[in-house]
Amino acid sequence: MSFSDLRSARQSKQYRSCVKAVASIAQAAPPLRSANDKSERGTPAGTSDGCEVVDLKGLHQSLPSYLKIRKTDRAGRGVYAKNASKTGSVLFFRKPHVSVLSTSCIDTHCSSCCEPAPDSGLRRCTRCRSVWYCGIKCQNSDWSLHKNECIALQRWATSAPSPELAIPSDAIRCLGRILWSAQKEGLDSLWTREIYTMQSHRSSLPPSAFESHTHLAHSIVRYVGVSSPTELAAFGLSSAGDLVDLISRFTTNTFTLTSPSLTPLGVSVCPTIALANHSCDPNAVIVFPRASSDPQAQEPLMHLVAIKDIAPDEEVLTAYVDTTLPQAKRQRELEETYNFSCGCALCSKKLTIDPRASMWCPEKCGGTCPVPTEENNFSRCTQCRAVVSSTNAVLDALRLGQEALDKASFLQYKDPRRAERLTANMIPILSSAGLTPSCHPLLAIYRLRLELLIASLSSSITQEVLDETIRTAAKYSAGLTSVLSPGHPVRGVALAELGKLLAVDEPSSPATGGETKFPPSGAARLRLAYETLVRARDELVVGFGSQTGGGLVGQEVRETLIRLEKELGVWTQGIRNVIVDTPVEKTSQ
Ligand SMILES: C[S@@+](CC[C@H](N)C(=O)[O-])C[C@H]1O[C@@H](n2cnc3c(N)ncnc32)[C@H](O)[C@@H]1O
Repeated sequence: MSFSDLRSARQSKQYRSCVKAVASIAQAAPPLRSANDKSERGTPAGTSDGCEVVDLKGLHQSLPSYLKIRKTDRAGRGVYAKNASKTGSVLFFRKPHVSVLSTSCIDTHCSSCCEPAPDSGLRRCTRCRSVWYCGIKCQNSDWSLHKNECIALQRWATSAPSPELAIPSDAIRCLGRILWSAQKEGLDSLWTREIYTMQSHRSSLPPSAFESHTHLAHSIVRYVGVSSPTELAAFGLSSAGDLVDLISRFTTNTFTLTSPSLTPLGVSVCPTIALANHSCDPNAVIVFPRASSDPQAQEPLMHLVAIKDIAPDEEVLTAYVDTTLPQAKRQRELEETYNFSCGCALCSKKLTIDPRASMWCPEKCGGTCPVPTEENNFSRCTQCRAVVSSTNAVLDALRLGQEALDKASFLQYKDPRRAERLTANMIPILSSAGLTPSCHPLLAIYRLRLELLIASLSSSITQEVLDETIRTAAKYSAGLTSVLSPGHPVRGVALAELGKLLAVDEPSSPATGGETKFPPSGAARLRLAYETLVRARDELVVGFGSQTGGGLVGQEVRETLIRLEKELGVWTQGIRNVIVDTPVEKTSQ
């Protein structure tokens, strides 16, 4: 397999948005209103098992009959299963109300279907010269919305202080599209009412968020060309406060739009799927598999997929934050962005050890210990009870690791070489401090290093760098296995990445390094690629849904497996031929 085959499955792109990406299966959701606030929500229609069944008043009509909405005091409305659902089943899919590309993807992807540029290239809107389409069909279907946006983009570019600021952020463009769509659909339409059922946190915004929301409100007013508060009425907003309310609904209910391999591409708003509440150990995920066989399918389609068996009456829960992070970091993000303190099974369980914050036993018995913290620096192996004596050194390594991660993430696209050096230097420091591959920040550094190495492989591919990339992918995948449940799409994509790297043609035949060498070479490498891709395929059909065959990545993995089967066959056949063709020499005894 050539390296370009690998690249096609993952477009590395910078993504910066006001909405936080959540290990790519992201939701940005919660309310600025208390969970008990009944305004702008369905009315409780009955009570069952401490949950109120919510009368949706005709809203969320697209919700399938096997799902229902209930409300609890703790978390407000949530999505519940009426029937049992099997692991890997697609619970629900729909086209989001609005999807918008991030500024860094705007000239590489179609602004209508959000697909990457076709081989023939993208065509640019000749008026605003800011958005691109994969063809005339997408351009025409987007025109009813883009016609307002086009004028707004031209106006924005004219007054931009520098060319880099000529296109407004994805948040501003997305909110613009919401306002124009509400006008187009009708201010009392189902579409608009669903937008306004999304939870708002306006009444409890902390001062920092209030400031950023107000700033965003000013930008939106400028973008849509409103010159007085009364003009907001055309969008169904009676005051500037209503606009802040809408911004709050947006920031707490917006999903990250991702590629089929989970690369963040922009933002999506889907009020029905936004009704799902959060768990750090979710039983469902939100993905964009892009594997519909229906040519009429209107991508991007958002899918809610069960990654565990779900029993009747069980709540369908997704993760709003990166669940590879340790509890304290998850809690901070949930409180800051979503306004609640998580009491999910993973957060309330008294774990003897969390693999996200673990180190190997100092006596190397094979057991693990919790990493020391500033609050509690006593740690011992959960298996042999050996005490960690190097706590200060571990604490220093953790601090340095976090600093290096922050700096390298910042430099990833500005100065990738420096970022690459930073990660290369940091990994041995964290490993020799004893951190396990699943421990934060080591796992995140493996991820970042892998992205940097894959990007560098596209310019020149040497055996040394390819092997180093494979080793990093293997460590990353091993770390994920300890923290994410089987079938989690992030695990599936990481395994697919590792398998595809192993299947890349080796640039040279390296000197053999003994039986234990990793990665192996030749046929052993191809066999390992095959086994890894079989595991990837099995995980992908869960994480992206069995109905979609594991999404586009699952389909690509299956195609690679077929090619590998042939290559391995040729290899085995070749060896057989060599054995048959080689005359056996008689050796004298
Ligand atoms: C996207 S909304 C989910 C739907 C929301 N419950 C509603 O009624 O519209 C996210 C908000 O739901 C609440 N929420 C979600 N998961 C929660 C949880 N595990 N515990 C407490 N509140 C939660 C929080 O208020 C959060 O800001």
